[in-house]
Amino acid sequence: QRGRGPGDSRLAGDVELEKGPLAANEFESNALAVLEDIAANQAYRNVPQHDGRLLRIMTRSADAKHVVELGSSTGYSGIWFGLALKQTGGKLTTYEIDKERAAIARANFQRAGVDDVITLVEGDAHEAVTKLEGTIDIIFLDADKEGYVDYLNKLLPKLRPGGLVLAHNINPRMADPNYMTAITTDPNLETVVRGGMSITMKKE
Ligand SMILES: C[S@@+](CC[C@H](N)C(=O)[O-])C[C@H]1O[C@@H](n2cnc3c(N)ncnc32)[C@H](O)[C@@H]1O
Repeated sequence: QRGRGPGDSRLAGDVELEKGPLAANEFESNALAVLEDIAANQAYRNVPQHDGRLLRIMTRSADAKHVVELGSSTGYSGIWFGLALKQTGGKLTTYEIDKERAAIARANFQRAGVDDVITLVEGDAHEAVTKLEGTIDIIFLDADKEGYVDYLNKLLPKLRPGGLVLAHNINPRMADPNYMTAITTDPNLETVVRGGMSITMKKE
């Protein structure tokens, strides 16, 4: 029963079974230390560690070549994507409207050693994403919650078949009902919600 109950969307009991990430080499050890430092000293609405690890797992196992993130903040989730993309040979395009956080994120990508696979675009992502070219493997929505539908409409046509749209803060208090309708009523989308994150696959 630990950590579980009606309305508990965090699946805390499952998270309790996890152990911390293990570094397989010096590069990973350095990146994990940067992630810890961000969580301790530069936190701004970053995803919890277990979500960051899940993003990495999905990116690597999908062999993703292009991930698009809305909302870089201080670069925490971006580094988790970066760890996977270093191995897939892919890249991350991440968007941040706040100048200060964008600068912190860029510095963090550099000290984690993943800056070569990440492009941070500063400004309003609603406008900027329309300029994106090429196919996307994974979209991660973690910026303005009321903007999720607009991001979905603009980016879904660029998502490859089998690609994923992941959205953060999907819980009864924060989820935009219009976004929930969009991802649960389209027969070409398969969606589950787990631990506050929606996972949507584009079928064709
Ligand atoms: C929840 S935080 C992102 C956390 C980040 N994904 C992480 O886990 O490290 C949301 C970020 O989205 C940014 N944001 C909000 N509206 C935006 C917009 N229209 N365009 C770009 N960024 C935006 C905010 O400034 C904020 O830093």
